[in-house]
Amino acid sequence: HPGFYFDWGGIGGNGGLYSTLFPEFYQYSCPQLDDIVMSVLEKAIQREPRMAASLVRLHFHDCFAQGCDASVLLDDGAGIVSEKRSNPNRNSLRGFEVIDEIKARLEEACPQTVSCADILALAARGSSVLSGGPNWDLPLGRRDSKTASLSSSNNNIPPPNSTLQNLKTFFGRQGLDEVDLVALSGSHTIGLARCVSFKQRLYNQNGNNQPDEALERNYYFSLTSICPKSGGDNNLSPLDFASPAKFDNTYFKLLLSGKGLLNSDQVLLTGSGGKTTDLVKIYAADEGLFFNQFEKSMVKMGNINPLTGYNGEIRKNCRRVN
Ligand code: HEM
Ligand SMILES: [Ca+2]
Repeated sequence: HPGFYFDWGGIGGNGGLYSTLFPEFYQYSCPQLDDIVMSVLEKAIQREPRMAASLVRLHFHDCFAQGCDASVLLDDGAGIVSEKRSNPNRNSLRGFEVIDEIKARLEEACPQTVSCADILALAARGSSVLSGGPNWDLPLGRRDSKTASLSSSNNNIPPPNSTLQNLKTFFGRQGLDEVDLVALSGSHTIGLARCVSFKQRLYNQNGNNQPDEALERNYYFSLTSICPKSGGDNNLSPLDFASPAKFDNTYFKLLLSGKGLLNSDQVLLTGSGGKTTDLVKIYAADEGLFFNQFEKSMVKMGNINPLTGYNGEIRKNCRRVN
């Protein structure tokens, strides 16, 4: 009966017949994996709490460009134009040194075994846990790409001034729906953004030299002092100013009072379409429901187009192909 095979396909915890990722992938080949990842993360996040946010974002920017294949980690080199130069990544994406450190420790303990793509997924999960967020069973077994795609990074990662319709289109292209969109945007419960990422909302939201009317007034004034009309592009502001280092549901509560930092945050509540508005309210009211969906949506995002089997390679150094 074919149903039998479909059931087997679920061994990865998600995803049916063609899902070959599964949580125990390194159980015998690298039993120290979790301990090594967590010990490097603990130090890095203790040193700088923001690093947790940066590592969650790194996994996202990898998965949305050419799939979860560590393409984002490749530096410029023979035949490689690094994704680090793309508009969403340039002067913004960070955490590469922490990934390097995890990889170096793993190469000592279990040489040429653990992929950089899996390290990104593990670092994202560990960063959630160490910031007070949820933990989940993480399917593993991704392999690393031999290529990068600057154009995929430029074209598939949504910009911060996106409308709700744009956001749904970007996520839909990756097989993610509006439930995933709202839950994953909840990552903005931690971390910071540059002034240039939200300046348009403060000074010229609709080409009329006026601020976004969805912005609460006092919040708007405090943002203008961090982010002047001209200059200051690299000044930083928390995405969730109430608890920027704690993974919680405050992000959604702030959206309800007009205190979302990015346009792409606020439109989850205000954009027309209904469903995302309801989800923001639900997650603001119930952190448990948010955490539950976040776990599922992170697994789903982590399953975007992985390389498995004989495809790709296990890089020795995450910054270059072997
Ligand atoms: C829904 C569409 C999204 C848009 C438009 C967006 C946009 C942005 C922007 C513009 C920044 C600030 C970058 C800077 O100014 O340097 C940012 C930061 C961040 N994003 Fe997103 N993002 C989105 C979804 C996501 C998703 C799905 C995740 C993770 C699953 C994520 C995780 C983060 C984190 C953790 C930060 C803070 C990073 C840090 O402090 O280093 N974002 N995002
Ligand atoms: Ca990628």
